[in-house]
Amino acid sequence: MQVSIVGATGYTGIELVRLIKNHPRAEIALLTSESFAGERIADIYPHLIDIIDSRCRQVDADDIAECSDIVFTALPHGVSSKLVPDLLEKGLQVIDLSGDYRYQNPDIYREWYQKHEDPDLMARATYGLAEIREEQIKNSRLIANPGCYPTSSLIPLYPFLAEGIINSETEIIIDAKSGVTGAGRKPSRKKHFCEVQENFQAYSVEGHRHRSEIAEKLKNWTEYSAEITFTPHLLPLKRGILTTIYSSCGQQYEQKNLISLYEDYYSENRFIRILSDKKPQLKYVAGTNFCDISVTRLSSGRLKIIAALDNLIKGAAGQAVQNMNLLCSWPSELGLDDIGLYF
Ligand SMILES: NC(=O)C1=CN([C@@H]2O[C@H](COP(=O)(O)OP(=O)(O)OC[C@H]3O[C@@H](n4cnc5c(N)ncnc54)[C@H](OP(=O)(O)O)[C@@H]3O)[C@@H](O)[C@H]2O)C=CC1
Ligand SMILES: CC(=O)N[C@@H](CCC(=O)OP(=O)(O)O)C(=O)O
Repeated sequence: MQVSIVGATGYTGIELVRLIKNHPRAEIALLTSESFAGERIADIYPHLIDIIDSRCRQVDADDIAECSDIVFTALPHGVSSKLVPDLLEKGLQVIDLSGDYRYQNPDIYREWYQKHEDPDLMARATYGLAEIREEQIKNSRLIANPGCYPTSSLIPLYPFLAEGIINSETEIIIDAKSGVTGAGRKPSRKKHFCEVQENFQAYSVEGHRHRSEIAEKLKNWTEYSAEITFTPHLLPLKRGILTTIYSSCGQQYEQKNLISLYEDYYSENRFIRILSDKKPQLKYVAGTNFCDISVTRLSSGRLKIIAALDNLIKGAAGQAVQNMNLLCSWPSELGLDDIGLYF
């Protein structure tokens, strides 16, 4: 399978380059960059010297179509949606990592991003949360890869809402912490070493676009209708998202029922690990496509759910490759089975 990566020089793009290079059934066809067109990817990322010889190209839908079967668009929001319709028209399958095709409702996209150029196409895209939308993904031509914070929230929440363990009228509080690669490679003051190192801060406290993504999916899939409070934080680390979710369940559900429900729900899913005697840590998932989950039920019925994932892998490039595997009817773990680096 010939695979092109548009936006290969970004943080998620370069993770895609690594994953596709190591994938047993996919090959890199073409890489693009806006600022480094004409340059070797190994000059921009010298860890690729003597491994990948390709030069980056300007984005051109005809060039991409000529040599590719599948395209990953790892571009900023608003840039993807200018290119994706052309790629689809040329018969390609597209997995888009931006927020441009994640919503069903164009009004929500407009509120948090901008007016959408093609709301019909957005409505036809498949939300690529692989564990929950597997059948839809297999038959899709355009996959909207989920946001990193929504991935770390929806995977643990969905089974409890779908099974009525968390009632559709019960408040959910999501407290999420991300490493700095979550904000991409483009420099900004927020990402300066001196601003981040030995610091820890909440941001977008008044509202963050990922709350709307989480809320839309929970409402559409489970009819959840209560309040979701979401606060993201910036960790002084490069990778990883640790999300703590607070809610409550009925008195009839004991700790062991909750663990069993998760284990049953995700028994066929290689990348979801339910931890029963440990709590998720970023170290356990760094460099992997795993999402680790624990649940703790307090005697009051309050729930504390903890999820950890690598934002660049399960939160972006790894989930995108998992989606490619589903599209191609390959085993979902193909090319994603590496053990992470613990130190
Ligand atoms: N970082 C993360 O953890 C996650 C990111 N995402 C989403 O994935 C997408 C990519 O993110 P990330 O890799 O972090 O972003 P980066 O800022 O690191 O990279 C963006 C890429 O897009 C290219 N690009 C930027 N503007 C244009 C343009 N106008 N035309 C063509 N190419 C352009 C850049 O090229 P160059 O710099 O070479 O000019 C670069 O290759 C975003 O939509 C992001 O929100 C989703 C989940 C997690
Ligand atoms: C740490 C940090 O800044 N994270 C980013 C979210 C990650 C991201 O890239 O957003 P999408 O998944 O929607 O593409 C942010 O809060 O804007």
